[in-house]
Amino acid sequence: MQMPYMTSDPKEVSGKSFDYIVVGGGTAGCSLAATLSEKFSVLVIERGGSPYGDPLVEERKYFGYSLLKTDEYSSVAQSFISRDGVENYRGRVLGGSSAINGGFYSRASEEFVKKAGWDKDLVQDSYKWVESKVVFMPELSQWQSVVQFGFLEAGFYPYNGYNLEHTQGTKIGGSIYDQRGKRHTSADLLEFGRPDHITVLLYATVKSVIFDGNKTRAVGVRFMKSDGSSSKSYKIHVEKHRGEVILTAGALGSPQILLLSGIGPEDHLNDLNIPVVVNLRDVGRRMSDNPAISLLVDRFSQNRTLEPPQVAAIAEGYKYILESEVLPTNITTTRISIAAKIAFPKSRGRLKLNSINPRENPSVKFNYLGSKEDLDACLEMVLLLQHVARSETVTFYLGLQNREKLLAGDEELKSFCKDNVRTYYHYHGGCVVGSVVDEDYRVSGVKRLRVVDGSTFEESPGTNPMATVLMLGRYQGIRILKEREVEKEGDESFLSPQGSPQPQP
Ligand SMILES: Cc1cc2nc3c(=O)[nH]c(=O)nc-3n(C[C@H](O)[C@H](O)[C@H](O)COP(=O)(O)OP(=O)(O)OC[C@H]3O[C@@H](n4cnc5c(N)ncnc54)[C@H](O)[C@@H]3O)c2cc1C
Repeated sequence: MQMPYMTSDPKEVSGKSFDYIVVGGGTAGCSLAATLSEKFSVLVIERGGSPYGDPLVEERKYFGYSLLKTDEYSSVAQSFISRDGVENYRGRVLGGSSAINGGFYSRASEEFVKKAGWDKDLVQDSYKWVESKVVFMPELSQWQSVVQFGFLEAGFYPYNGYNLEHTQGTKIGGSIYDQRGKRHTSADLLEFGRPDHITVLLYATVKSVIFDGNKTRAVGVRFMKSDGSSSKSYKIHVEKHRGEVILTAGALGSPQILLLSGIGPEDHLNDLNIPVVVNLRDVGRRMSDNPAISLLVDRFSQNRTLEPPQVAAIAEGYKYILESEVLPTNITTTRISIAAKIAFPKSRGRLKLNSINPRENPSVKFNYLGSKEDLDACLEMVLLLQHVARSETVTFYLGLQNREKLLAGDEELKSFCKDNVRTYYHYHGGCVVGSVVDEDYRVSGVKRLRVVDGSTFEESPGTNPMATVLMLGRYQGIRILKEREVEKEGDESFLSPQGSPQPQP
């Protein structure tokens, strides 16, 4: 297997044109680029560097370290605090958030696939393609076995064993860490396309999309060096006849780039003096994140082996997902958390630009627990979490004799939820299908521009989203290849081999 050509020198790509420019070499971006490369030339532009050789990304023994120390413009994890006051992260490296996440892999339910209107068989094939390359059966650690029994004791039945499907009960999920503890990010998928058709430009931050003179068609992108060492702007174009720009910059990055390009609500663009290309009200709207509660179940900081989640409990009706991790609190200490998220929250928020600097985080508010349904769901979720934390298996293993008082009354639970709400990092939306992009993931009102990533989800797939985002890159890539086949056949049936028109039926 061969990795594609990678460079951080803009001069190496300037003046060239590509069939596809994929903006953001993240979870969806790499599987999409690998797929398109089977037939076409692809440039991936990624604001971060390579994940290869970085122990914080690659080694399970350092799981969570990349979130401990972040900086504004260069760390592989970029932190942000939503306007709700909740701390959150986004990947800034080839592989995107699959390079900093928990690596837990679980497919979406059949209902979710049906609701999305996707072709069931192609979804299955796309999941399998991803799984054959970067998904592994984890070897359960001692703690994960304990918490698995805790879930069962708390009533999360049936036991489904190792299972990639999203089914009610307790299961062991897939992992992008292999048995030797090495993480396989989405960047590994680039090897499985045609690496000789892919160029990866690293440390390049896209500022905006370039349009043709009539502002009806995307023709390329403007970017700058990510280190901010110069304000010089570079341009790169897509192939003239059929080339496309595809944004895969994630739930914060893709709406941000559309807004910076003049596609978004007119009033917001006017506030920042950005010339309006398409007045598209929903860009940055319908942002959502799954409210989560995390209980630290060991009494004191310890120095355990770090553990990403391997086991999940999925509540009746798919309402909540529970998982557990051993997290670093600093370089030498750990805590064990058992956490749960509301799978389908009702509250929605909004993303806006803070400035016209593409290196800066946009501002986002998710309105966690803003709706009554979400707050009520949180009360039930905390009760479930307490059952697990107080199960015989968990308390015995952790040597907890003096059980703490149960939180029970509605008021007590409500304030606990409000004070302790946090994230599972599964935020999504901002370029939702049916409002910003159509069913083919094309941006409304302009040609040759698509968005394919977590920003297109109105709802996260209930379970952990990475599997479905990886699948989506492959799925949409295959659909685009098929579209191009049909276009080509159309051209050929109209033109004879010499290029003269064929008689029409
Ligand atoms: C800490 C954490 C833990 C998580 N744990 C899990 C888990 O265990 N299981 C699970 O299923 N999900 C998990 N998730 C969620 C999951 O990882 C994300 O939902 C998913 O990876 C998002 O994929 P994406 O393609 O939409 O965006 P990303 O993977 O974030 O990709 C976006 C890419 O675009 C690049 N980019 C952004 N802006 C620009 C720009 N202007 N120019 C150039 N490049 C740009 C970024 O650097 C990034 O590489 C976790 C997420 C986080 C943050």
